[in-house]
Amino acid sequence: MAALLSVNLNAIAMLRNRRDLPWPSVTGIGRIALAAGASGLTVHPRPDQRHIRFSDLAPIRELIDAEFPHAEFNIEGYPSADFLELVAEHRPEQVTLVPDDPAQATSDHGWDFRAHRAMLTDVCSRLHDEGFRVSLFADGVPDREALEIARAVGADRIELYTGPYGGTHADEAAAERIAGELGRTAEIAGALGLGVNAGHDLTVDNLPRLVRHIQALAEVSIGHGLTADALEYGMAETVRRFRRACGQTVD
Ligand SMILES: CC(=O)[C@@H](O)[C@H](O)COP(=O)(O)O
Ligand SMILES: NCC(=O)COP(=O)(O)O
Repeated sequence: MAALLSVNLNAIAMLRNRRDLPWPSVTGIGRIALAAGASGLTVHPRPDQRHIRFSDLAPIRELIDAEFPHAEFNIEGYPSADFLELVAEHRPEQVTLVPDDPAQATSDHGWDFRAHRAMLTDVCSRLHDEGFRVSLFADGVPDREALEIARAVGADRIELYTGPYGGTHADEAAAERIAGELGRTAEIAGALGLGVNAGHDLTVDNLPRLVRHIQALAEVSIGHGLTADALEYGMAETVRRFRRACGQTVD
């Protein structure tokens, strides 16, 4: 099975923000990614707007609606009141809830579903009322009980946090072990009716193993490694390389 690829634009926005100038253009690069066959665009607007700015969201929504109506907009973040307002305004196809602290450099863990059950139930219900698919960034390798709670709070999907997997790039045995654990978790999640996404520190090299272990991987969202490759190969060619690594057939 092939996974869909959503291109995370945070790293492009971070490069743009080095100067008070509009390039590289977040929507311009997003357009190249979608034209090369990415299935969607992901943004993770952090409260300090150090990467994606809140003002980036409307043009990305417009780009998708006007030129790529089958693509998906995925907005990630901590469900603060401000975040939920942004989501309501820019109407993504998918909202991925992440337990980030504003001081974090990047996401380094997912939800403990047991500890945040009440809050997640409330937020998932609100997001469903507004018509959004909800994915919950999952901590570690969740066990069956944690996955049952994720389902019970109303998640449509979970996103497996692949930071520890990405960190094994020099260690084949560790990579195989973690991919196997994630694969078994994904199977349980699927049996409970949860879709499975994955993300963080994925690369063109580590994706094929993950795709092999997670039969029903719906989508991967990738920013850092993909942007690094785009400097070398260009965005369009990079998207094609990552799509192949996702198991997609690419002309
Ligand atoms: C939720 C997640 O996994 C992150 O990878 C995130 O979207 C990346 O965010 P930054 O690019 O801001 O580090
Ligand atoms: N959800 C993960 C994501 O969007 C991108 O993470 P990374 O590839 O920038 O580590």
